[in-house]
Amino acid sequence: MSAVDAVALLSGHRVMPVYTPGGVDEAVSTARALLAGGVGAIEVTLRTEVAMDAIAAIAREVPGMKVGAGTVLDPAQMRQAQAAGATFAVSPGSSPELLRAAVDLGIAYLPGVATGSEVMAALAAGHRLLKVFPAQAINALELIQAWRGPFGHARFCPTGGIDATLAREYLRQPNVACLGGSWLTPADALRTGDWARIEGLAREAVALSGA
Ligand SMILES: O=C(O)C(=O)C[C@H](O)[C@H](O)COP(=O)(O)O
Repeated sequence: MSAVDAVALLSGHRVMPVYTPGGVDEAVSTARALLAGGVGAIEVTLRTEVAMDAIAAIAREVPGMKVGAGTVLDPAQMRQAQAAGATFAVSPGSSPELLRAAVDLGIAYLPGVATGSEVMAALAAGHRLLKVFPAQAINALELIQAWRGPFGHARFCPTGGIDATLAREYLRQPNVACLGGSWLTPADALRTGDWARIEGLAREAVALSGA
């Protein structure tokens, strides 16, 4: 069995909002606003109690939005997220169990990497779209440039501390397939239900990725 190709699944989705859901209705409205702004893939973190329900609601009610689960820390969460409707899973790091579970379950997987050894472990397990986390803290821009030589086949999705300004720089790298960030779903906009603002942020992000 081989790994599902996350590069193909997320092709064309270059900026991925990392969203921590506060409620199911909020999640659906957020996903709709992002999609209206042209963003077609979202990583929902499993940091809140409602996260699995939020994933299920987006999968059910927002056709056209690819929904993935973030903060996946063990295979049970990966299985649960897939059952809820997630078509991809993302982790801040990785483990041999997770690298294997993704292949067994047939779910696209972005393991988190911060070192060459972690890149090698992920590639050996068949995963080639790798979340570089926490990007800004580990100078991921230079790291990703340096990894072009030895890991030519790998594609990266830097996440952590990236905003719209930094995004432009990262997206210029030929081995950066996508990047993640929470700046598209600001807490105050979620609190006040300012979906127009989220749609606007999505639109700006899409424009960035074409730049
Ligand atoms: O929850 C997870 O699984 C994570 O890995 C953390 C997120 O990717 C970062 O929290 C992104 O957030 P910003 O740095 O605000 O863009």
